Formats: sequence, structure tokens, C-alpha cells
Amino acid sequence: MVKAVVLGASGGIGQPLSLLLKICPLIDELSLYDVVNTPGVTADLAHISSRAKTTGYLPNGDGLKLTLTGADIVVIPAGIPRKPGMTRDDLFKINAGIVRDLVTGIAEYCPKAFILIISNPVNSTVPIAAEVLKSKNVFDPKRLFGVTTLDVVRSETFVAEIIGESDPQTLKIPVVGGHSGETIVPLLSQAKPSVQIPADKLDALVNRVQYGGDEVVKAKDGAGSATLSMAYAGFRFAEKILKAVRGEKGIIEPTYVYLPGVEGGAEIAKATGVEYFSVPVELGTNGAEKAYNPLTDTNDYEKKLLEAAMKGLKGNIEKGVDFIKNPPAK
Ligand SMILES: NC(=O)C1=CN([C@@H]2O[C@H](COP(=O)(O)OP(=O)(O)OC[C@H]3O[C@@H](n4cnc5c(N)ncnc54)[C@H](O)[C@@H]3O)[C@@H](O)[C@H]2O)C=CC1
Ligand SMILES: O=C([O-])CC(=O)C(=O)O
Repeated sequence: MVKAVVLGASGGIGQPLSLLLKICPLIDELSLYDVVNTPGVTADLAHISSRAKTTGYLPNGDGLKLTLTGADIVVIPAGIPRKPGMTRDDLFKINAGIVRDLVTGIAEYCPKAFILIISNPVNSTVPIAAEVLKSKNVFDPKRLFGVTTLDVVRSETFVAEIIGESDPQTLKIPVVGGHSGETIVPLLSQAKPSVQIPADKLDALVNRVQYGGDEVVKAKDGAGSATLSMAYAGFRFAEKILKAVRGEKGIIEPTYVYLPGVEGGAEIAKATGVEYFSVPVELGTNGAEKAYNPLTDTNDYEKKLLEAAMKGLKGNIEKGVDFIKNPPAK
């Protein structure tokens, strides 16, 4: 029996993500939660003749408790998205409290679930989640993930466009660091199979991966940020976890984790000077089994990008940790 949960299920990401989870044969029960519209989304999805039994709740009564009890995997796209002119950090004010409260519920009702954080700013919301779980004595770093898969998905797409590859998913491109602007670092020198990017296209390609989110925010012109590509990316990562839990071996995906708590991670934390970093992680039955150090094989161009990423990440991480350790006055 596998129970999956989406918190923020009625939103732009939440709805298509819930659809993909609903038709996933690896899931037996899907439970949806949002502060609005969950009954409608649930009734609609529940008519699909796939395996997953679907339930949904609003916050009233025991809504969050009923949603989370028995959950094996919880995906969180709850919170406000950007409008043109905003940075992801501008979302902190509202989304920090939303993530704190939802993860407090997870700590209480399903502390052993895998937690996948989509809500921005991911660089800070993952440390917030970790601090909440630590404060409740239920933190397992192998089970907490910041979802950075959209950066990987964008890299596959944009690189394929440049090299003329008709099937972008044959490319494996590690993207490391964080999930905002210059903290996003695509390691093109480690692509498999190896790719040759013309020198005059490299800067623009890296910039497009780093600021792909802005491209969508601008195109949506006030109607939000990436939702469909994010639902795809979030599902793709959740499916990898579910497959690894069932015993499939050799699944390695970049994801934003608490490095000191994952095998191989302490060394990367020492090298980067930050405790949270997206790195290729081997997934297994217990979650994040092993972190691979992507920094050893980088070229000078990538080393410069990494330096900027580490600098940017430090403040984002501290801000998240501080939000729980020294809560703002109410
Ligand atoms: N990690 C990533 O790569 C990406 C992250 N995002 C982030 O995902 C988040 C959601 O984006 P969208 O779905 O476009 O926004 P949206 O506004 O369409 O949906 C958010 C949903 O969260 C719900 N919500 C708000 N407070 C809640 C609470 N306390 N409990 C449960 N649900 C709550 C809202 O009612 C709404 O249905 C944003 O923070 C956005 O920046 C977006 C794209 C990519
Ligand atoms: O740009 C945003 O605000 C949403 C996001 O994280 C992305 O699309 O990568």
C-alpha cells in the first residue's frame, strides 16, 4: 500500500501534479489538501479509472490530519507564485509560514514520510522544513528533498535544442547548487553522453537554465509561474523515489538535501561551505542513500559559477534556519 499526498493540490502545480500521481500505477491511495477547492478537484480526479483511491480535505476539522495519516510520500507545492519583477526570495514572507505549518503537521501525523518541497524559495523552505522536523525530533535527512528537477528538465530541453538532439531525455545533465538564479549550476562538462556546446552559445545557455523560471513568469504576464513543466518535473522526481523504494537500483537524481545527513555529503558540505546543496543523489529504499560530489570534475568556467552559487546560497539557508530558531514576533 503506497499513500501519496499533495499539499496545495488545487493550485496551478497542484492540479496537474495530482493528475499525474492519480494515474501512476505505483500509488494505491492519493490524498489531496488545500485551503480552497479540494472537494471539487478530488471529485473530478476520483472519476478517473486508475488504481489510486482518491480523497481530499480542506483545513476545517481534522483535514490535515486525515490527509497525512498513513502517508508514505508528501509533495508540497503550497504557497504563492511569483509575478513579474519579483525574486523567489520575495515569496519568503508568505511561503515560509505555510511550509512551517504544513511540515509541523507532517512531523505529527506521518513523520516517516518522504517529503518533497516544491514551494519557493526552495533554497530557504527546505532548511525551514528541516528545522521544524529537528525541533520535533523526527528529522531524517534521507527523507527530505528540495525538488530541483525542473532545472534538470530545462537543461535537457535547452541543450537538445542547441545540439540538435531529437530526444532530450537521452541526455543526463547534472544541475547542482540551489534553485534560484545564479545558485543554479548546470555542469555541462559532466553531461552523459558528452555534449559540445559552441563557445559563443555557452553563456546564453547557462543563463537560460539559471533564469528559465523568469522566462515563464514573464510570458505568463502576471498569471503566475511555471506550473505544467513543474508538475511534470515534480511527478518525475516522485516517481523515481517510489521506484527506488520498491527496490529499483541505480537511480541517481540531483536534489537539494541536507548534506551532513547523507552518506558522502559531509565532504561536499566541507568543500562548498554550505550544508544544503543540490547534488546527484542515489535513491534507495530509505531515500537519499548516497550523495555524489560533482565538484571534483569541474572545469574553470564551472568553478566560477559554483563560487557564485555558494555565496548566494549561504544567506538563503541562514534565513530559513533563522525563521524557525528565532521566530519573528507575531
Ligand atoms: N521548485 C520549483 O522548481 C518550482 C516551485 N514553484 C513554486 O511552487 C509554489 C506553488 O506555485 P503554483 O502552484 O503556481 O501557485 P498557485 O497559487 O497556483 O497554487 C498554490 C496553492 O497553494 C494553496 N495554499 C496556500 N496556502 C496553503 C496552505 N496553508 N495549505 C495548503 N495549501 C495552501 C493555494 O490555495 C493554492 O491552491 C510557488 O511557491 C512557486 O514559486 C513553482 C515552479 C517551480
Ligand atoms: O520561477 C519561479 O518563480 C518558479 C520556479 O521556481 C521555476 O520556474 O523554476
